[in-house]
Amino acid sequence: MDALWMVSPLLLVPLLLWTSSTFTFYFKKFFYVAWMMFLALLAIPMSVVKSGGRDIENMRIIRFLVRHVKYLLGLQIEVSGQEHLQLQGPYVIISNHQSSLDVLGMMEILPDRCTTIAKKELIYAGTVGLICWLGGIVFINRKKTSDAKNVMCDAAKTMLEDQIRLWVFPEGTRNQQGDLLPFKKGAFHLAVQAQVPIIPVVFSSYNSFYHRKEKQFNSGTIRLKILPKIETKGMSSDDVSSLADKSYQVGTSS
Ligand SMILES: CCCCCCCC/C=C\CCCCCCCC(=O)SCCNC(=O)CCNC(=O)[C@H](O)C(C)(C)COP(=O)(O)OP(=O)(O)OC[C@H]1O[C@@H](n2cnc3c(N)ncnc32)[C@H](O)[C@@H]1OP(=O)(O)O
Ligand SMILES: CCCCCCCCCCCCCC(=O)OC[C@@H](O)COP(=O)(O)O
Repeated sequence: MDALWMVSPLLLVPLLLWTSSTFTFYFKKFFYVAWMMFLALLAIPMSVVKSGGRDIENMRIIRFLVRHVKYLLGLQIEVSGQEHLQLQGPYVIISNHQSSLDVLGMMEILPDRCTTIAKKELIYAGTVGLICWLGGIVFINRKKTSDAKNVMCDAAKTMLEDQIRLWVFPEGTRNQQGDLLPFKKGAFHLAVQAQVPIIPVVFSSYNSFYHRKEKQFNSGTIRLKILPKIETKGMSSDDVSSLADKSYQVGTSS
């Protein structure tokens, strides 16, 4: 009996941990990474069986496998402007980039035959790196910008030859401040070189449910706003700066 009295307060420890929001924060973050690694592990053989290797069609598998993850984290995703994605042929999607959670919103609206541009370090992220490669993600070396530009010039050609859509984060890095960093030019050169429209997508700030400093990761809603296309037909490299400025205005005002 005495022993039981000793033990029972100890049983409260996991309960207290469970209810502590700091614990929830770390648990959700750990769970997210671990679950994505596991899903990637499932997606790798599925992709190899379906396409035999690196192929944009594998993005369908990734999209399908990722769509339930929001529920596991207590998140809802609301999309507006879905009709703006109903375009034939290739285009460039640009969006703000807050954190790795962006993948959830991305997979919610990812059109067919659409992949993304990412920093090359992502390829070393274990199973996630491998599935990114299998999904046709275009890797760039941000430290060697001349290489990055060459890769993106090639991507402009491939987009047209293979009827591919590309999602680019024009800020070029993550930014959780709820505003937009200055845009880099790559996404706009890409769209102009391929003469395809740009579709801006705005992710709402995660600050309503996620606070890195305060260690809070609550339930919440991610709002995705798909905006009308911006045409680039007839533009040349001289127009890239004004196109980037215009897109930045559109992004900050919505
Ligand atoms: C079931 C599976 C479960 C697992 C789940 C896994 C799911 C996976 C699926 C999906 C997840 C994916 C999630 C990915 C998330 C990752 C996101 C990232 O990694 S974001 C970082 C990388 N992306 C970028 O950085 C792009 C944006 N950056 C650019 O476009 C830059 O422009 C860049 C890198 C090409 C060059 O950067 P600069 O730092 O040199 O800056 P600048 O000012 O743009 O360029 C300098 C000069 O070069 C010209 N320039 C730039 N690009 C050019 C080009 N293509 N052609 C000609 N000139 C160009 C510019 O006009 C500028 O010249 P003038 O100042 O105007 O004279
Ligand atoms: C050991 C690695 C574990 C990897 C677990 C991955 C779980 C989720 C997969 C999402 C991939 C999204 C990657 C991402 O969002 O990368 C960040 C870069 O865009 C920009 O980063 P930086 O701040 O500019 O370096």
